[in-house]
Amino acid sequence: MSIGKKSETVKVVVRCRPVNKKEEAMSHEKIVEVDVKLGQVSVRNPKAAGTLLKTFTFDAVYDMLSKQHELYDYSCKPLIDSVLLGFNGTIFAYGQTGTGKTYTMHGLPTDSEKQGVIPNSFQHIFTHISRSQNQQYLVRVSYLEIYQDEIRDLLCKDNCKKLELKENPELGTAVCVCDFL
Ligand SMILES: Nc1ncnc2c1ncn2[C@@H]1O[C@H](COP(=O)(O)OP(=O)(O)OP(=O)(O)O)[C@@H](O)[C@H]1O
Repeated sequence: MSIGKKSETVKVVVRCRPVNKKEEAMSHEKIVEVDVKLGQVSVRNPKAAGTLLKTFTFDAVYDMLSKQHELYDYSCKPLIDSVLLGFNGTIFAYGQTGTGKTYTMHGLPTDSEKQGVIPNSFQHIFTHISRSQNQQYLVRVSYLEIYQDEIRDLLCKDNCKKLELKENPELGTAVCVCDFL
């Protein structure tokens, strides 16, 4: 997850999800240890009696018991606060399949304890707007999926727009609406 902040341009945080039932049933072992205070993740080698292989340090780490609101309050809220002051910001989740990106970003939006970064950000932004006076805000949302080199607009019912990713030397990577079906 990369997060712009006043003091630092990029923050990298790591979240380790709990071992799931399928992994337990297959007797997979946990090979990472998370030190929340030091912001470190240590990787052990299960084939060599758990010998420590390497320790990595991040801006913050979240262990298997971490709550959605802890990650939001510490690692995302400052960025949204700066966006509300007019700065640009990006939060993105990166990781192997099944590691918890969707859970962290989306979560279970119908359960306030388990809602993820996206619903928590929306709540934060719209609460701020509803309390502000003499200030106008424009909020725009897009929700795109890139899968196997194809891009789709997830807010467009029945995939009604044909989108393409284009590289432009001046604009960088841009999403183009090519055609209406
Ligand atoms: N922090 C967590 N606490 C409890 N369960 C979690 C946590 N993170 C992930 N899970 C569970 O682990 C499973 C995989 O998570 P998720 O679907 O978020 O992975 P993903 O990285 O988005 O996968 P993919 O790249 O394949 O879409 C889900 O069942 C999810 O509920």
